[in-house]
Amino acid sequence: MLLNAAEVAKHNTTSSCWIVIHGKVYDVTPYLEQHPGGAAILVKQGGRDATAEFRKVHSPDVLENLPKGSSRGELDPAALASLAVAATTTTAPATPTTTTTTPTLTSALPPSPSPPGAGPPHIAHCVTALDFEAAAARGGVLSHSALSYVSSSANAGLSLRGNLASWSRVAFRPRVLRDVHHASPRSRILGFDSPFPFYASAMGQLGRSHPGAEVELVRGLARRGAHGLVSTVSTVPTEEIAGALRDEQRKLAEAGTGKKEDGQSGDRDRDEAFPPSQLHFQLYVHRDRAVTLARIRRAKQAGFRSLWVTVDTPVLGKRTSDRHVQASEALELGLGQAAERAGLGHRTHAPAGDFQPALSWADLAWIREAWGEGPLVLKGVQCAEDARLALRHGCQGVVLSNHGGRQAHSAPDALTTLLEIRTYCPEVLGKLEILVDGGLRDGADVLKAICLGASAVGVGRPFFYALAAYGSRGVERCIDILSEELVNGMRLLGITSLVEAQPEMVNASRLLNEMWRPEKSRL
Ligand code: HEM
Ligand SMILES: Cc1cc2nc3c(=O)[nH]c(=O)nc-3n(C[C@H](O)[C@H](O)[C@H](O)COP(=O)(O)O)c2cc1C
Repeated sequence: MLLNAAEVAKHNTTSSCWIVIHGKVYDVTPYLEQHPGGAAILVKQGGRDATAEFRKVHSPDVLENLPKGSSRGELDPAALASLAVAATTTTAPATPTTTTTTPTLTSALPPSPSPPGAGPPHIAHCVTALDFEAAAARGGVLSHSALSYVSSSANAGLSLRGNLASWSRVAFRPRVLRDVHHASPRSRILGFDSPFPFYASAMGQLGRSHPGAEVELVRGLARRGAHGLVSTVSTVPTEEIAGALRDEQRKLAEAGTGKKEDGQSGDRDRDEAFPPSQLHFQLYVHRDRAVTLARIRRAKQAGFRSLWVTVDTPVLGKRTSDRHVQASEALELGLGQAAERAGLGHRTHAPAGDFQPALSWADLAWIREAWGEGPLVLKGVQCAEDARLALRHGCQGVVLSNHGGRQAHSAPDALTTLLEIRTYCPEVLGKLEILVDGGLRDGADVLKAICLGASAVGVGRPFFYALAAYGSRGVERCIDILSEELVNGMRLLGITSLVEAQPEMVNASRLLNEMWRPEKSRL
């Protein structure tokens, strides 16, 4: 059925809410209370074309969550312009929030001479990974709700603070008088060459960072040969993300690149061709097994190298600042009850099904079977016992991670978990690839994890901010900053290859002192 603009525009309240997405009209009234992003954000789009806002957050697949019979027909194409929605507000709500920004570490980005809304400062001002956060927070680059989404941490923020602080609690023990003229951070991640032992970790909804979303991120990664972990809840369909990598790699091959554009530091290694980027797929296990199997099949067909099952998310953590935003949005629309429910994590109880609270070790068998050949990794392991179980269940790797401090309250940071593994189940080292993530903001710190037995470190938020402020150029610059710090750190530590990074090159006593110890030997 073809609907006209006047008909659609009438449905803009909680009792009748229609929205237009990609030219199709949906009646979302029965879905309002179930929407994990809150009712208010949908009511705001009521009677309008919500395509642009929808695309920032969701891939088209998400529409399958709507109850059957939600479609009301198609919008007369001539009516589209009249239903266009004003861009998301960038102003902060009156409610105080805990949105901004990274605690304990700060950027030294100079104060912006430009007024708010004038865009980020020149990219040259970004000289540490932290600077991207300051750049994206400035000049109206990100909406208030997007800033809240990326900086959000669980509960009172202790896990995120712990992550950020943990890196400073391990010190180096540098060796001197060694020839460190040529240092190479070349490494391998799950059997694939990588120019350096860090990768872009999974982040959902990158459309909230940049209109090009995951495609733009992947272009930046490809130009530096960096690995990336692609989220189940990406904005762009899985196949398009894999296609973007292939396109960019083709362009690089045609241009005869695969090299860094500049050899700023004069390092031989920076001028050499780098290995191609590889993409890995992060899996959220949906309650409906058929949905999960379809996700795995698509990732496999699209050529993703390995499957990383996120296991720290049986339910969504308490994302405090997101709740503030949702409550404010609902209040703006006079939806008092929805606002109160948002504060209590209404969406956590939504039957969206994206997280499977009953996921167990036994499920790894069918996940492995569906994935077939190729590494299977558990993302979100937080103690030595579970690392040992991962090995027993045939996994090739684990990511020691607390989801960037967004899930459990007072969760252990990855370095402490790594020390736990070294202490209580060292037999897994060498059999299980150990990756770590959370709070890494300095490339030199990557070395601490490598010395302690990790093979690579995942980096999250800095890439979201870099993408928001500068698109794929920001991604490249963020990689360059981290790798320059890493190579510099290697030389100052007295090593020229990562094989030389050994436990005795770091002092981790402070973390070891506080590491968990069994009351009786149970491990
Ligand atoms: C009408 C069809 C829609 C459906 C079926 C839908 C479904 C969902 C689902 C399943 C989630 C959970 C996380 C995920 O899977 O990504 C979610 C979260 C969310 N949605 Fe929607 N959504 C719809 C429309 C929209 C629109 C139009 C907007 C924006 C204007 C929006 C904004 C959000 C936000 C902000 C979140 C929360 C993300 C987070 O903080 O984790 N959604 N939605
Ligand atoms: C905005 C954002 C979205 C994220 N989305 C996902 C996701 O979809 N799947 C997942 O397994 N982890 C997700 N994570 C966790 C990251 O993969 C990673 O574990 C974490 O961000 C590392 O911490 P860092 O941001 O301090 O570097 C997300 C993190 C952020 C900040």
